[in-house]
Amino acid sequence: MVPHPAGGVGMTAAVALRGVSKVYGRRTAAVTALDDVTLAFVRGTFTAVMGPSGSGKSTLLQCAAGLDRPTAGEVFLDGENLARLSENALTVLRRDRVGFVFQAFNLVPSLTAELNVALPLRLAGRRPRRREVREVLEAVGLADRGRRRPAELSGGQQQRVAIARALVTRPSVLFADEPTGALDSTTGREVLTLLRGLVDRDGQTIVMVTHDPVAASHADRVVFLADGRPAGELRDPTPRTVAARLAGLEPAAEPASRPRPRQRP
Ligand SMILES: Nc1ncnc2c1ncn2[C@@H]1O[C@H](COP(=O)(O)OP(=O)(O)OP(=O)(O)O)[C@@H](O)[C@H]1O
Repeated sequence: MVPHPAGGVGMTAAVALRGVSKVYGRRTAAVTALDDVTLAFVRGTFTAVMGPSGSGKSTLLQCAAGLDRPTAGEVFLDGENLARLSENALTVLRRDRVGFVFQAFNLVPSLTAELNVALPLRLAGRRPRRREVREVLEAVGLADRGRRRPAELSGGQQQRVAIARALVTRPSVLFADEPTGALDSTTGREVLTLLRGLVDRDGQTIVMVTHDPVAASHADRVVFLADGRPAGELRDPTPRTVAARLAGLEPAAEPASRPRPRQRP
């Protein structure tokens, strides 16, 4: 296990990044999406990642989840250095130890909720037990919707199915990239309450990218990024404290052009 960089007795990281950089493209076309990022996500906590557009949030998630390899630096998941894993081992780790939820629910339209949830187990070559699928659907409040297809569910319910599908392998970390981006504010809040409950009740570790200060306020901690680098963090965030901090990171808006004084005839 990797000690939390900030120290603290018994604080262990589910995921830790050490000196992680990610450069896309080459030479004159190179874009540095992450620049020497060292961060840890403590087990059993809910972290929101925020920052201006293009600050590297999604890239951070992709690298932390082993979906993409950093150009430099190391990522540890449950203390395991991902750089040391072969492509096959990394595929297995992604399948078994990492859950991912996106803004688009990405459910298979022809399959029922139960079958969508069972999919990661089938892909792992396992025969899913009905009970484990039911349990995870119950955990997201959809025990009675298992036989429905995605089109027969609301947007919030579809995102719950996607969350259940991400949880069915009992991953060490659930990564969520704008999970409420496609939902109205009431439904979004229900999904965030669900995520909060997974942390509080089951000790799930969650790392969520969001643009929304209200969504971020459900987390224990908000990590800010600017230009691919960590730009401070907030603990016990509120929508107001998050919005204020975020405003300080956004590029200054163009000054509004002043109205010209009227020419008198
Ligand atoms: N596959 C890629 N190829 C080239 N450049 C990329 C690629 N993916 C991301 N980038 C660039 O890397 C930088 C960081 O992108 P990233 O998507 O991580 O930012 P973000 O903070 O998630 O942005 P947003 O809030 O707009 O979704 C941006 O400048 C982006 O254009």
